[in-house]
Amino acid sequence: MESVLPELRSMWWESGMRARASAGLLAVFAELPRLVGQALRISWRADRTRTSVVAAATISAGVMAAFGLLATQRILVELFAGGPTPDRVTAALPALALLAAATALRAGMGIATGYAQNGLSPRVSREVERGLFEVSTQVRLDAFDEDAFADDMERASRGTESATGLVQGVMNLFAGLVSLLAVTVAVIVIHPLLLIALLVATLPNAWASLRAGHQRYQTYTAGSVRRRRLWLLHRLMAERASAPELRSYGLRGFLLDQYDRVMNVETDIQIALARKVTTTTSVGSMIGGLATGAVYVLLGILLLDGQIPLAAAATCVLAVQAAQRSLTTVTLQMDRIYTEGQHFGDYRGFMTRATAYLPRVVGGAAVTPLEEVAVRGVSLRYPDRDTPAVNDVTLTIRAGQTVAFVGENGSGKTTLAGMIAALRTPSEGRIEWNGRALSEWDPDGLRARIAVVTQEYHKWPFTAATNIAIGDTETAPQRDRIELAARRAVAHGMIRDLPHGYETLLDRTFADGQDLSGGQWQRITAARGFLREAELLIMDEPSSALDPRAEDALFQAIRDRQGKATTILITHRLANVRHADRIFVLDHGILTEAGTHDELITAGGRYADLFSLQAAGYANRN
Ligand SMILES: Nc1ncnc2c1ncn2[C@@H]1O[C@H](COP(=O)(O)OP(=O)(O)OP(=O)(O)O)[C@@H](O)[C@H]1O
Repeated sequence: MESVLPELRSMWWESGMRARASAGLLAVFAELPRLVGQALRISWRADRTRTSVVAAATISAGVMAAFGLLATQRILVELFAGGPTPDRVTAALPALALLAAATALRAGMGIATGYAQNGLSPRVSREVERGLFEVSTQVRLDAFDEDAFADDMERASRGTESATGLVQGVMNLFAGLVSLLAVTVAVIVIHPLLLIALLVATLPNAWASLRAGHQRYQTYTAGSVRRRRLWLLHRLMAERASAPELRSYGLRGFLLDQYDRVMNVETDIQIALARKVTTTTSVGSMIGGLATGAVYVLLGILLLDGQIPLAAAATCVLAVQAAQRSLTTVTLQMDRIYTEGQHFGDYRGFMTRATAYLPRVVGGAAVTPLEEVAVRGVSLRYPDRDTPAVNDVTLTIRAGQTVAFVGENGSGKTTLAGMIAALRTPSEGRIEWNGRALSEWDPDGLRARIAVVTQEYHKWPFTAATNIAIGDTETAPQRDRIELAARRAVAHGMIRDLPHGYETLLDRTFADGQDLSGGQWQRITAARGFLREAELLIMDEPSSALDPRAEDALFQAIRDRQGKATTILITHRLANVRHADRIFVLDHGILTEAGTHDELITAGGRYADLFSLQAAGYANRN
């Protein structure tokens, strides 16, 4: 097989890194104030007490650091003074006590900051994540038809994780800046000339580490295509979903070969980049080393010249070391804030854009029991599709009827049913419930009266009982109702045979979890639809995976509703729609035929063709 994986779309989780790699240092500085402001606002909203504790403790720790340096200088002055050693030590004792106190207090503040930050992170995370889920569970279904929306939401999820990183980054940056400031103040107090030494020692280092950070991000993004392909290959070779076909088609060699190609490709670029980064970091370290050397020379000159005392020079060496440490923190945190800030920007952007997709309803009339559903000149066009999926359809369904939508694949049956269930909004025309547009009724009231069993049902990772009970979350789950629904959907016996019966967890990813066959899952989803005894039940391909006996029993249960409740049935097994009160035939989104089975057979149209084709399949066994 001669094939190389095409490039995947760029991944949302890399956008922050990419932004940082292409941003110049000035851009990073320019964006910092806005990002810091955002971080402080989220932190304050999530937990005011802890935010205040972190701020107060960080400032106090900085003040203690300055005191510590001043005390150190005092100690050195006393120790370097003339006179017998015991006297000098005794003279240094008060300053020593002050240093011990400042160090202990600083450590205490560090502990307080640690505790407060640890408590703050989960709260920030919760605040941001909850906001996202509130929106993501509320947006209209058609939002998911937009390609950009799903991508946008994925990026926003990454953004929620970044919120804690952003807040932590800002707090660490703050701590770094405070201690840098403390060192500067202490140095100026000891001797103003020492400030020059401090600047010489720290500025080149700061530049070098910001540049090195930039290169690190560039290296990362240069490898991103390779990583994306590896990520895909990893999933294909290690996940459960692809495991059966991987074996049955013998894809092992093919995939391993793809892996080797991906691993080999781009190696040259990686090596070239690695060289570049090594050069920069080496130059950075050289500049840093030279600067530190220059400081010592400068201190020596000042000492010899009698400008500063020995104690001050020694303290300056300590101060330079402390300042360099703080500066490393500051530059690292600036990179981090910028990167996380881009992801958090995705989150904020999504939250703003998503408001356009929130349901527009305000209130709505209390829903009256179903008398009639009328579809009037309804069309729906999916984004980026030339032809409408449903094209100017008009039909009426009366309460108590069982109607069927039939037609070939892609003829618009599911789309039409989705609009009747108020899950999708027509692009043109309107759908009425008892003579009033769906949008004018209370949406919760409508939802309570309509049950939908979808073709692409979801396997919820809950127990069998819960998988049925979620068909009606308004009432407390009652075992007898669940069992009754399961019996109607021919699921009761099969659930009883599971290791823990109704309490069996239906997800293999959990300990003791079980998986079901396609047909067994379909029975469970049908039971979910029956549970609520909805006035309008929409069943989209409810029997495609059922064995003949289960299928027959399910359609018997659907027929039992006839005359009592309304059912819309979508199925390709035309034998099952013979009893429907009305059959609507769709072709390329257009309603082409409508009538009872007998009427449509007599008319000899598309339905009659499809029906006789299927019937012939059963009749001619050879
Ligand atoms: N979310 C979507 N985005 C874009 N196009 C879609 C989407 N869902 C369906 N379509 C397109 O709309 C048309 C109608 O699809 P629909 O699912 O309503 O058909 P159907 O009659 O239910 O088909 P089937 O018998 O295969 O279930 C098809 O051409 C399909 O490709």
